[in-house]
Amino acid sequence: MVSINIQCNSVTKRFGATEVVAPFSVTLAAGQTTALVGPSGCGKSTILRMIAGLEAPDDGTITLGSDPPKTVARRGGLAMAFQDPSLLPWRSVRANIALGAELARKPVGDVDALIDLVGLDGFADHRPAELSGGMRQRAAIARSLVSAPDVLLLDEPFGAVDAMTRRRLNADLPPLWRSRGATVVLITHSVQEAVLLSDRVLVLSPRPARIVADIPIELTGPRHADQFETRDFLASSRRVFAALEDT
Ligand SMILES: Nc1ncnc2c1ncn2[C@@H]1O[C@H](COP(=O)(O)OP(=O)(O)OP(=O)(O)O)[C@@H](O)[C@H]1O
Repeated sequence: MVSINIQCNSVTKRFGATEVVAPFSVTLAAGQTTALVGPSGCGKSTILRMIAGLEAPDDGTITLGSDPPKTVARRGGLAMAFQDPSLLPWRSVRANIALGAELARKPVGDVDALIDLVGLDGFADHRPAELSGGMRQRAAIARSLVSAPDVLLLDEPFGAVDAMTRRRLNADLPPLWRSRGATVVLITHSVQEAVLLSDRVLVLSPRPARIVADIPIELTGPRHADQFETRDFLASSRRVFAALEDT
């Protein structure tokens, strides 16, 4: 796999009379994890959907490496896990996860290892309707990882996951996507999670979204909940909170 960067050049988006994204320009470095935080409704998901090629900007361009998002998606280089996981109801958990690789036309690797990683062991043959919301979300996370994408887009992927599982996924998943060199964009409403998981946090203004703070996160030691009390972690969190309060 190759590490590719994400470039947004003066991207704008409006829905009818509502301006959702103001001219938005940023380059997200290859192999880095960037968190987008900002007030509800400010346009975070819209930005992510444009990076995914699911929504076209009104103006400006988005490139992943040197290609438009749709090209990268077509060659299987891009995967997403969204708030509302769309699993196929007639397929088992295992088959839904494998679909991530099938759609990307990549070899279906060790699906069972991913099922274990997201804590769904014992549920591989269940259908989505037999799972809780948090379990469906975890299946969607596994599906997004199975194709080993170059670009991984996560929109509140842990929102419905219980606190202990979320803590474990927060510890176990980033080493996996980092080791693969994936460029990750993560939306989260948790400042703690943004700081813990990311190399960089972008704080966005209320709609229309523009960047009000660009905060590099430099933590020493493993990214684990043990970090929550460290001085570096608290200093970074305070910077993010302060920027949010100013929006
Ligand atoms: N397809 C659409 N048609 C019309 N309006 C839309 C559409 N998608 C988003 N919007 C509007 O754009 C604005 C930004 O929505 P978006 O989902 O990007 O915000 P967000 O920052 O991700 O919000 P949240 O944090 O609450 O998930 C909202 O006012 C929303 O109503």
